[in-house]
Amino acid sequence: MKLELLEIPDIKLLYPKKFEDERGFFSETYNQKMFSEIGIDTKFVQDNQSLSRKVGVLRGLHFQKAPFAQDKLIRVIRGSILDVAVDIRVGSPTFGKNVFAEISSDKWNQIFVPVGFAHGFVTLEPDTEVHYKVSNTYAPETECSIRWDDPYLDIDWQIDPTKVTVSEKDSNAISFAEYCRNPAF
Ligand SMILES: Cc1cn([C@H]2C[C@H](O)[C@@H](COP(=O)(O)OP(=O)(O)O[C@H]3O[C@@H](C)C(=O)[C@@H](O)[C@H]3O)O2)c(=O)[nH]c1=O
Repeated sequence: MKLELLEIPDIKLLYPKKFEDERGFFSETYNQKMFSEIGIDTKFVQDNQSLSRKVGVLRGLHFQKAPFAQDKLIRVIRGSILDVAVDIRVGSPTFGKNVFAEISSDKWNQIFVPVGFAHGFVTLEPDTEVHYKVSNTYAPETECSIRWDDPYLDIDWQIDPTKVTVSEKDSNAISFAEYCRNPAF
């Protein structure tokens, strides 16, 4: 498995090996020992999958607060996304900064986003299916969404902002300034 660190090195890009033959391919998409060797000792307890039908479906920026904060390991089964992680750890030298990466079924890559980051993605292809592992179970009372188009965060989603589709929850998300008044990390 190849490892690539992004500008914020806590965010890791992983490329699991893919063995292709005339039948198709085989790949270990998660292997606890291999992940541990590259410093990811997370115990994952839940797997999630979502389908987004259109290009420009934007989900985020999400996180759960303690005691249900989550590490996430995200991959794409079909299609492609631009995946974004925002550092929301007060006191971190990269507080408020974001990193992004294209994750796709063609690239066969994964992104690891630990506790302390708000996470989101936008679909780059129709019928994109995202699969991710999380280290804590869903706890809606601890869920929080920060605005994807927050002017302070100034995220380059690489898509026409008038063409995105967001959930009602995400269109009512809090601003980053509001998060800063009552931070979770
Ligand atoms: C996240 C989640 C949602 N749900 C339910 C609640 C709701 O009725 C329905 C859809 O939920 P949402 O609108 O929150 O789904 P979505 O907007 O896809 O939320 C996801 O976005 C990405 C960016 C993340 O990082 C994830 O952790 C998660 O927050 O699914 C669960 O049952 N378990 C879960 O773990």
